[in-house]
Amino acid sequence: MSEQELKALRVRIDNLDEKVLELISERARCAQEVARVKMASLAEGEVPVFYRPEREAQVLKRVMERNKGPLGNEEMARLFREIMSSCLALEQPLKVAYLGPEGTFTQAAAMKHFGHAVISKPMAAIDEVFREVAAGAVNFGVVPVENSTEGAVNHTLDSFLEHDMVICGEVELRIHHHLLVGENTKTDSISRIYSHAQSLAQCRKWLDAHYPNVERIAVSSNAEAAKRVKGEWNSAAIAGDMAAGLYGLTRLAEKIEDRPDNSTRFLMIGNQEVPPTGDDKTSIIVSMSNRPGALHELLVPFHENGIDLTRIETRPSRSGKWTYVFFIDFAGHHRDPLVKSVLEQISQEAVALKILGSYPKAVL
Ligand SMILES: C=C(O[C@@H]1C=C(C(=O)O)C=C[C@H]1O)C(=O)O
Repeated sequence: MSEQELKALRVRIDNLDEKVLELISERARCAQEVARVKMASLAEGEVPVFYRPEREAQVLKRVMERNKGPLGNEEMARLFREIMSSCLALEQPLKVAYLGPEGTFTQAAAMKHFGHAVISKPMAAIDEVFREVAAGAVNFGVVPVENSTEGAVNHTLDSFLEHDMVICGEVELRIHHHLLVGENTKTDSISRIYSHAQSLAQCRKWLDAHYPNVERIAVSSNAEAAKRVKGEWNSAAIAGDMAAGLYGLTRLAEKIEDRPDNSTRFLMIGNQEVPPTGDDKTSIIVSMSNRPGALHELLVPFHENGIDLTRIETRPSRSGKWTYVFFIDFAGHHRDPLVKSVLEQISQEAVALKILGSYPKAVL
């Protein structure tokens, strides 16, 4: 390519950037207008709701449907995710608590869902995220709920039994783990590997094959593991890209998770009910009396009404020995007539039924 061609293309890009800039600014001014309209139409004592997850899901879907490339749908939606995040911040910057410290996958999930224009607050434990939301100190919380290799995150499920929370969104994140070392690590003398118990489990086979005799030490998070390694010469950490970057560690081995499709699903928790989008999911907790056929009775209405169950998890109920609660996720919104009638049928058989929330299926 000649210098001249290159120059001409750069002039074209500069001109396009000017147009993109003007259009983004116009969009941002529109969002400011939306905020004005929302404020003006408030009833007395009513608090304005600026963040509308159902609307955001629709915007992203529309972008993906209309995208003609060459950028991929996910890439394009990611750009729009950030534009919306900044526009919303003009209306009201969201405060989001997540399972910290900084550099965790939960933080990455929070950014993927809300974009980067939020005020984010790392919390030391899952239960603290719930408490922070319950106390009204933040608008939303982000917690991990299940991993495709290791299954349920029990701390999260149990926290739902203790707090009244509304689930308002979900996000899935591909989880890649690396073996990380610091500047001073003697890589041939590694005698301990730190990570979160879930991550150690997700890399069990790789560790058995490559570091069979090295002590594996479970710590409170991957980011905490990375932080410890920074100051030690004989240890390594298993953590992701964010933690590696944050603590200045280098990758001794990359993508060491046993399953290449290793993914974690995260939930956004808050106090805001989300209206239907037409492509939603609902999460409920049900407790049944301890009698033969109880689980069958619980599942039949879903089957008979053709409702797609996406997940069922059992946990001890905490209100009696050997009694259980079921966490169930299924396709649909609790305001859909079909879902409504299924929930009515279940509540006739159940000891207790609690709707945790209906929310748009993850778009990104
Ligand atoms: C602009 C609005 O407010 C917020 C910002 C959005 C956007 O930038 O597209 C979408 C939904 C809301 O979270 C709106 O409600 O339409």
